[in-house]
Amino acid sequence: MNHPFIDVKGLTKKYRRKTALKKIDLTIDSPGLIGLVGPNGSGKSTLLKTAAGLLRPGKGSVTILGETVSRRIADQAAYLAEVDSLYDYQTVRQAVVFFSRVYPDFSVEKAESLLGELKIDTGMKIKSLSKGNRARVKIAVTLARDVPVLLLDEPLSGLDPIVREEILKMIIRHTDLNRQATVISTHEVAEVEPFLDYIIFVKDGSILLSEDVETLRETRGQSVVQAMREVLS
Ligand SMILES: Nc1ncnc2c1ncn2[C@@H]1O[C@H](COP(=O)(O)OP(=O)(O)OP(=O)(O)O)[C@@H](O)[C@H]1O
Repeated sequence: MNHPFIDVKGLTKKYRRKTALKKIDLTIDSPGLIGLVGPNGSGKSTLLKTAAGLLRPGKGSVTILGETVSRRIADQAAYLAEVDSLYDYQTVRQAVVFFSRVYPDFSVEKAESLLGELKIDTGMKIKSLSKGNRARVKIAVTLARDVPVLLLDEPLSGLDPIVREEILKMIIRHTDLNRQATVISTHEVAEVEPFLDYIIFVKDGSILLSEDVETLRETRGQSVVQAMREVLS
């Protein structure tokens, strides 16, 4: 039996009194690039962190390829945090070795090739990297993992247009969109629209629309950006 890449059922997540996710249902059963879009505070990070096993669901369930998420799900899903996950005191090369020890599916060869493509000097200390290069290293070590699900929390946020374009191209070129489901949360919808297979709009902790992009264009006669303006307004 083929399990969905991601299956969320009745997921409610509260932080003290704030309900961040309200009874969310979502099934991602095809590979490809999935856009997760919504205003600030709509619950995107909470959804990704819960799918990555970093937050416990309050009520409901989240499975990845049929397995209930927990910290052990790390071998099925790679998570790129919005906040930095690199250690300042390491060199880029040491960070690569570190990740290869933490994740059995991590390919040092792929990481080195991606970093080479991005023209990163692997002898540099993480703390000496520019903001753009730090973001490049973050994406390279995430894409160097061979996992069915990638959860990328705002990988383009706060970066200049050149770095954003480069990172987006890396994601497209170096994820296997026929085999992996890659969720990317972003505010830069127009930028990612040409590459999206699936779109999820969230607002106030609820999913307002989740749809195959081709179906959305056919049934609504709208681009993703137009649909976003209508659905999220
Ligand atoms: N650790 C926390 N403690 C208390 N409330 C939190 C915490 N993390 C998130 N929240 C609240 O939960 C709601 C959803 O936050 P979340 O970060 O998931 O949204 P988001 O869509 O990722 O936002 P952004 O686009 O600004 O990153 C917000 O109201 C936020 O203030």
